[in-house]
Amino acid sequence: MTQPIFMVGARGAGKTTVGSALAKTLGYKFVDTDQHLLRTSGLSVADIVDREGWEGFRRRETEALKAVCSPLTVVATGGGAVLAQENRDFMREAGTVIYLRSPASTLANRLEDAPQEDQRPTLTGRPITEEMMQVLNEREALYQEAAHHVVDGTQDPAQVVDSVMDALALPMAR
Ligand SMILES: Nc1ncnc2c1ncn2[C@@H]1O[C@H](COP(=O)(O)OP(=O)(O)O)[C@@H](O)[C@H]1O
Ligand SMILES: O=C(O)C1=C[C@@H](OP(=O)(O)O)[C@@H](O)[C@H](O)C1
Ligand SMILES: [Mg+2]
Repeated sequence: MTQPIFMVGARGAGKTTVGSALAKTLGYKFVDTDQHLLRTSGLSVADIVDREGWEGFRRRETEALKAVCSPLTVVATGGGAVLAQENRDFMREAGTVIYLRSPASTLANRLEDAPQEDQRPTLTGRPITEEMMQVLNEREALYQEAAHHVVDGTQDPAQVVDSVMDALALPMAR
């Protein structure tokens, strides 16, 4: 299998952390769409949202997703990449999509420990636990729709990598 592997899930799900470790395990390249945007434009997510609003960021994110897609690559997407039907269809057709799933409380704890404000300007203006509950309510069905495999993301990163490797060995779940 040489097709790219796309990591999807909410903020704090571990897409960047687990995706990078997974790439090492597989001997694949690793790319992150937000890091690609920073590298190619010099702008962080917060910079782009300040200048162009979320609409501008989402447009750039769709372009980034296509630009980084190549064989033998693990792609960490941003948490909102699944919002566009175009992105969900693109990922499902171009490769294998893994949803790293964790409850809102786990996500909120991780984000409180490492807020990375340049990377994660507020989505709702609400406190972080409420924000993550709202985000999962709005997006859970989209993560599920995009994913070929849903993987429990609550364990430590090395264990999550093992679970993804197990899932990749299975026939496409959906
Ligand atoms: N499986 C995990 N267990 C514990 N902490 C994790 C795990 N995955 C990620 N983290 C931590 O959570 C924070 C967000 O991880 P990150 O990989 O940036 O998530 P995402 O890219 O999905 O937003 C980081 O501080 C990271 O170290
Ligand atoms: O959930 C979201 O809408 C977003 C998640 C972020 O990526 P991570 O999921 O890697 O934090 C980043 O793309 C941007 O702040 C929007
Ligand atoms: Mg990330």
